Amino acid sequence: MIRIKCCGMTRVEDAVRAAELGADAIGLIFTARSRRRVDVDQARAIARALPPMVTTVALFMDEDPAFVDEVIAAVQPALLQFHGAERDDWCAQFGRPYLKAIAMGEGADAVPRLRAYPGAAGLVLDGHGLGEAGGSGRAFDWSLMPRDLGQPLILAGGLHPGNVAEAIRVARPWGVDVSSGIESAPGIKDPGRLAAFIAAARAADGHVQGV
Ligand SMILES: O=C(O)c1ccccc1NCC(=O)[C@H](O)[C@H](O)COP(=O)(O)O
Repeated sequence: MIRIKCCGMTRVEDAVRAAELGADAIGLIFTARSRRRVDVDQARAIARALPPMVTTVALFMDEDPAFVDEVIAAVQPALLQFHGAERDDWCAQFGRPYLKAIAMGEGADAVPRLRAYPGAAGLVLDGHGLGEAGGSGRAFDWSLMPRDLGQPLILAGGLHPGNVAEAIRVARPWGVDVSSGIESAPGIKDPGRLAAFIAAARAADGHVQGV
């Protein structure tokens, strides 16, 4: 079954709605490079409001380890996500499962970087360029999604209710990650787009699985 992560949550009500609609994971962004940044208090309020069995993901980009530790202590995220130039051993230092985002904006040239994170619980393949922030709304060539990497691959970048079905059909990802495609403004999730995205992803997954 496809896993759905809704990223860039800044409001308790949006995160709870996403969980009720069937999102598997909620992303909370801590980098100053994001227009969807939350502070520790906001993040803790969102994480505590979520029902059980919905994963809280804390997202960082080239951050000081002390700050990552501070967020872990306060928010208790089940998963970390690193979106910058962090290396695999650096990501592993926190003793928590982590996702590593890979910038796919350079197309096929980006593919070798997918093999540099054997310690990651999964990889987020995102549409932006190397060194750029996520949440760009940019898609990449979904046919570049490898099938034989041996790690869960999460498709991100430019997904929205109108293209997520085709993305799942072409890329066959383990999960999908969406941010701007379900928003009315940065960090503000639109209830209609959120519901439409989750319904479209679930329906497409059913077709791919043949159920
Ligand atoms: O979303 C951000 O503002 C952001 C900023 C800096 C680093 C990462 C960021 N988002 C990471 C995500 O997981 C997004 O969901 C992913 O980039 C997809 O975004 P979108 O293309 O808007 O769906």
